[in-house]
Amino acid sequence: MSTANPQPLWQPEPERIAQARITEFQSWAAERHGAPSEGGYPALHRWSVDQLDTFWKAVTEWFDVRFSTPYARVLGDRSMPGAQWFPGATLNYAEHALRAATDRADEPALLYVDEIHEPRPVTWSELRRQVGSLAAELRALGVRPGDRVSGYLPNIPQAVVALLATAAVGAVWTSCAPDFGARSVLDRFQQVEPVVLFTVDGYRYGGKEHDRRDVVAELRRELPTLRAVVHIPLLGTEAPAGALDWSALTSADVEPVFEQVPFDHPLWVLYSSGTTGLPKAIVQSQGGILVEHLKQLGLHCGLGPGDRFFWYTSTGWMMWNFLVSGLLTGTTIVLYDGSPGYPDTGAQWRIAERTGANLYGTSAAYVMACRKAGVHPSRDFDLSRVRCVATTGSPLPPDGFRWLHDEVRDDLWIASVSGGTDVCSCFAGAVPTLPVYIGELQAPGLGTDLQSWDPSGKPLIDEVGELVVANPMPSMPIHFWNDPDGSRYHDSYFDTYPGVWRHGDWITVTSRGTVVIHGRSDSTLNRQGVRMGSADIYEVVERLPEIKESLVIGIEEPDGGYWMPLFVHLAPGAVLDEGLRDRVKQAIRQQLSPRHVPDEIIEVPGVPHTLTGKRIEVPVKRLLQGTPLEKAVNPGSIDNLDLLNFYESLARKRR
Ligand SMILES: CC(=O)CC(=O)O
Repeated sequence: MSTANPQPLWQPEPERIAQARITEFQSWAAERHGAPSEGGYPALHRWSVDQLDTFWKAVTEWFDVRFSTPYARVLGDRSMPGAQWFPGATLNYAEHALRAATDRADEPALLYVDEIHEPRPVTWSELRRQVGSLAAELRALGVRPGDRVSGYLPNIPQAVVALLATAAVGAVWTSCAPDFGARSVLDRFQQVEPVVLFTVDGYRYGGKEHDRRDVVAELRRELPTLRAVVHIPLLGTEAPAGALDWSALTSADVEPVFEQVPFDHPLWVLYSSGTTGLPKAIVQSQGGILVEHLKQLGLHCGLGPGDRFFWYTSTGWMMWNFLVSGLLTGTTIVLYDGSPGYPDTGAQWRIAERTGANLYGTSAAYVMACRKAGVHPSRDFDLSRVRCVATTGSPLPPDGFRWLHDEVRDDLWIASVSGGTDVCSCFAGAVPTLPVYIGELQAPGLGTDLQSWDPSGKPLIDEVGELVVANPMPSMPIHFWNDPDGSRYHDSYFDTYPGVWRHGDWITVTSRGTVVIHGRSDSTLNRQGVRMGSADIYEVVERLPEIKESLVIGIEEPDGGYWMPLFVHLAPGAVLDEGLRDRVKQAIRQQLSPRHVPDEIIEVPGVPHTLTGKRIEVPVKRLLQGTPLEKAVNPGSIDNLDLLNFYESLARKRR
């Protein structure tokens, strides 16, 4: 938590400030667009929010966004939800991602690393050629703008090619990582009804091969809209009957044709699991992602041609999409397909060293795991090219800041960033020209009116409140899939403060302009950066005859850990012995993913609900975090108040 006048852990040198791309942007925007030339980042930020239209116009000019049809205005309607960005304009995201192929054809666009940790390059010209070939094949298969194309793929070059080819056609990309079980994938893909599925036969993780051909067969059976399945033989198997071969589709020497689509044309569907129902299928636009990611990656992360950008992620997390967007800035992106800690906990540092990463991003949980395991990054690896280590997934605890500072370099820029799938970006985080304070994000992002609000909508400074964004951002969802009246979209962000985005995180905006994130204000599970819906877990667990009902919560712990207990109310006669515990874990691991497996399974006398029958996850979470019973719940809204005594006494025992 912030104190009034702490010392910064890191302060950028004046030359570094002067040379930062964001400083160049500010001077240019001051000349051309009336941005403040003095006052550094805080003044630029204020201007970007007050003059939202001018700011975004400046971003498109600075990054030379190619509008094939000009826009009529920057912001048509600015109400939320439903803001209209750059009405009238047409463009293509993939065209921008492949622009560096013209000048830097033989330099690497991608560096692919597997668990052997030897980077293999894919040049800009090769990437562009493969995208051209695949886009032509997709068109030949009848894929049209707006059709959905899905990937069940690890973080490999083929996934990037497939995304860019899909966007080149104007189709809509969506992906799941291959450690997702069939049910999790179907809960996502069945909503969007893809016409093409790109899939591997399996993947390698932690030194082992994981054959996924049975899951792929199930996906093919359960996705009747598929017109084509493309097989990528990562484990070297033959394409199954009726599937197309990846190499045949990507072998032609064809210039890509980039469909020119409206600014708000859908680019991809990302998923975010809530507490009830299917995961939210969040649709973001080609233009919205293009400009938001140019801003984030080019200004906040300071990336550009000649840089190398590594973020440890999987295709099931929005950070993968964010990583791919590194290409927009002409940066080489590093794709690592493997376990974060194989063959040893230091694996990611070795990859950062071998790929010459300038910006290395990871989860706060990985940093804390390295600290615990006694990893010494700068003793064991040459990290002289890493200028920034960025973290997300959960707030980086103060000990994580100190550890990075002590164990990597004392002039290291540490950027703890926070945003979400919902905007596929950051609300607050990296600013290369500002100091870093322990436990704090440097500042809200440009063009982002980030505030902390009390329940009545009063802005708070130096006090915990709800994270709100009071102006529209271009990467906010254009809609949710299958939400024709927009009610699910509205209820997800706009039902607390009409017309203002409420994200569901507790934050403090400090009087120094920094931001502290305290965790989720709702009950979404967020384990090591992976958001999980409790509903998915209930569905699997409660299929077991021994389980009558269950409740799962996740608790952010002061040391940066995350405790995810699963409470089970057993059916009459059932006993929670080792056998049953194993069956529960096995079912979750197979049908969802290893990340969904709880830390503990605890028998409870019952699950409390609201009077409308909803399990009360947030109050139970609060009780376990130490909130007194009378403050954690509204007694009038609970079906069986006595049950809460059990959870309260468990909380006491844990303290
Ligand atoms: C940028 C982020 O906020 C990533 C995440 O935690 O989902």
